[in-house]
Amino acid sequence: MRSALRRLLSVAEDPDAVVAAAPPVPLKEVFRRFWPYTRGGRRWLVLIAVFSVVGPAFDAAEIWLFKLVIDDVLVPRDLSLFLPIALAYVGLTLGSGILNFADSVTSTWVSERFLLALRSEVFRHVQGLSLGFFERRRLGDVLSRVTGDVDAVETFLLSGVADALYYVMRLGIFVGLLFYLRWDLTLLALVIAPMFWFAARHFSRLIKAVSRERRRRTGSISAISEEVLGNIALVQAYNRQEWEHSRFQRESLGKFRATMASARISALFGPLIDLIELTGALVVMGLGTWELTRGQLTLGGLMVFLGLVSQLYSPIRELSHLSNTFFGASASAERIIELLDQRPQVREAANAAVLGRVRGDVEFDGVSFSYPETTEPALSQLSFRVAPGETLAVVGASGAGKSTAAKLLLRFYDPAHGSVRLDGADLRELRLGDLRENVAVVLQETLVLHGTVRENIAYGRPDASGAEVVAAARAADAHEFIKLLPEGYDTLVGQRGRLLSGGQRQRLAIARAMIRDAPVLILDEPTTGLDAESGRRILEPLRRLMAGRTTIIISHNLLTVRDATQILVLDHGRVVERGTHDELLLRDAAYARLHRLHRPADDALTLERLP
Ligand SMILES: Nc1ncnc2c1ncn2[C@@H]1O[C@H](COP(=O)(O)OP(=O)(O)OP(=O)(O)O)[C@@H](O)[C@H]1O
Repeated sequence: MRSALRRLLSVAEDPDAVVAAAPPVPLKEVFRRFWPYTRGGRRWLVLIAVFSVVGPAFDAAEIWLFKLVIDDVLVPRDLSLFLPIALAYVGLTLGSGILNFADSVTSTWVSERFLLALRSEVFRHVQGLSLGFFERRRLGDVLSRVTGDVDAVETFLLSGVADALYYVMRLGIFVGLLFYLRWDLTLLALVIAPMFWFAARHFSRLIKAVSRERRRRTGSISAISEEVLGNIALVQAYNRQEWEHSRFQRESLGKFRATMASARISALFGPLIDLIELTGALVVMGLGTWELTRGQLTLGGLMVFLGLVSQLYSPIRELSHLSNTFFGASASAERIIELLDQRPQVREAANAAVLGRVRGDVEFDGVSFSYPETTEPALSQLSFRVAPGETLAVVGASGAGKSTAAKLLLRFYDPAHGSVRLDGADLRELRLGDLRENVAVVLQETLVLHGTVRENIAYGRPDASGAEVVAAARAADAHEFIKLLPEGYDTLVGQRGRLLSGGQRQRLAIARAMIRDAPVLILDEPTTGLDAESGRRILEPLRRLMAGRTTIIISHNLLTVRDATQILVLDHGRVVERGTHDELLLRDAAYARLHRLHRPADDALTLERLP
C-alpha cells in the first residue's frame, strides 16, 4: 500500500537524462540569493504589507456586520438599523474594491521589476561566461533557464512572499477576533492547525521532487529542439527525423509523467486539507451548538464564530498550498542558481591595465594548454613572436592545435603555463574589452547574425557610418554582390546567413573585420569550404585586410601562407618546424610533405599568382 502510494506520488528519474538536475539548494539559501534583486521595489513591499493588513480588516468588518444583521435586525425583526448596516456594507465593498485594485497594480509592478532585474542579470552573467562553458553545455537548456525558470523564481520570491504575508496577517486578525469572542472555542479550533502543518511539509517535499524533474525535462525538451531545429539540414539529409522525434518524445513523456505526478499530489492534498478543516469546524460547531442550547451563546454569535473559523482556516489552508508552490518554484530557483554560480574561467584582473590601440607585437612564450576534462595537452611549449605588421602562418594536420592558439590570443582561455603577450603585456593583465578591441577575426565557421547585410558588417564597429560600411564592403569585394541582392545593404541574410553562399558570407566577414580596423588580425582557415574559384576571389580582399596589420593566419591546407614572414608547423600541439616558405621547402621535412600533398589546390589559390 505504502509503496503503491509512493509510486503514485513520485516520478522515476531517467539515468540517461539529456540535461542533469541542478544540485539541491535549501530554501533559506534560495531566499538569500534572490533577495538582492528586489532592490528598488522594497518600499512598495511595505505598501503591499499595509494592504495585507487592511484587506483582512475589511473582511472581518463584513463578518461583524453579518452578526449585527442577525442579532439586531433579523432576530428582533427590527428594521431601524437596516439602512446604516446596508450603507456600511456598500462602503466596505467599495473600499475593498479600491484596495484590491491598488494591491494588484502594485504587486504586479513589484513582481515585474524584480523579473526585469533578475532576467537581465542572468543574461548578462551568461553572456560573460567563458567559451568553455558554451562548449560544454546544451544551449537549449540554458535558454529555458533564462526564460521559463526565471519566471518561476518570481512566484517564489515576491508573489509567494506577498501572499504569505497576506495570509499571516489574516490569520493574526482572525485569531485575535476569535480570542476576543471566545478564547476557549478558539483554542479548540486551533488544535487542528498542526495537522495542516504536517500535511503541508510532507506534500511540499513530494512536490519539490517532481517539480525538479519537470523543470529538468523542460530544459531537455528545449535543448533537443534547439539542436534539431538548428541543424535541420543535417537531420533531414540523414533521415534522422524519426530518431530525433523519439528522443523528443521521450523527454516530453518524462515531463508529462512529472506533471501528472504533480497533479496527483495536488489533487490528493486538496481533499486532505478539506478533511482536516471539516474536522475542526465540526468540533467547534458541536461545542457551539451545545453552548447555544444552554443559552451561553446567541445564534448570531455562533454564526459569526463559525464564519470566523472558516476565515481562520482559509489562510491556514492557503499557507499550506503556498508551501507547495514555494517548493515547486524552488526547483527552478536551483537551476538559476546553478547558472549564476558558474564563474567565467577567464576573468579580468581587478587592476587590469587600460589598453589603447596597440602596435601589434604578439608573443607566445612557452605556452602550454589543455582543455578542461582532457588529458592530452592541446598546446605544449608554444613560443613565437610576430612583429607589428608581420604575418605568421600556423599550419599542421587537423587537431594539431592551430585554432587553440587563436583562442588563447583572443583570451577565450588562459594558458596553463607560459604567457601570451600583446605589445609586451601579458593578456591576463589587460582589460578583456580592450584586448578584443585590438583584434579582428575571420573564423573558419563564418559567423553571420540574423539581420541585414549592413547590420552584419557594422557589427564590427557599431558606430560606423553608411559610407564606411560601403567602403569596407568594397574593400572586401562584397559590394558587387550586395548591390545585386533584392534590397541591397538592407537585405536580410537569414538565420546564420543561410540566404548567402559560403563565399559571400566569408566576404561579409572580411568586411566586418575590415571595418573594425584592428591592428591584430586572426584568420582561421578563411578559405575552408570554398571552391577554388570562391577561394581565389577572397584572396585579394584578404590581402587588403592583412596589409599593415599583424596577422596570424591558420591553415591546414597551406593556402595563402607562402607570403608569411614566418611559418610554424604544429603537430600534436608542438612546433615541429619553423621558417619561411622557401627555408622549409629546402629542409624537405614536415612542411615540404604537407606542401606536396596540397600542391594542386595550392597552385590554384596561391597569393603569389594573383595579379
Ligand atoms: N573545446 C574543446 N574541448 C576539448 N578539447 C578540444 C576542444 N577544442 C579542441 N579540442 C581538442 O584540442 C586539440 C586541438 O584542437 P584545435 O581545434 O586547436 O585543432 P586545429 O589544429 O585547429 O584543427 P583543425 O585544423 O581541424 O581546425 C584537438 O585534439 C581537439 O580535439
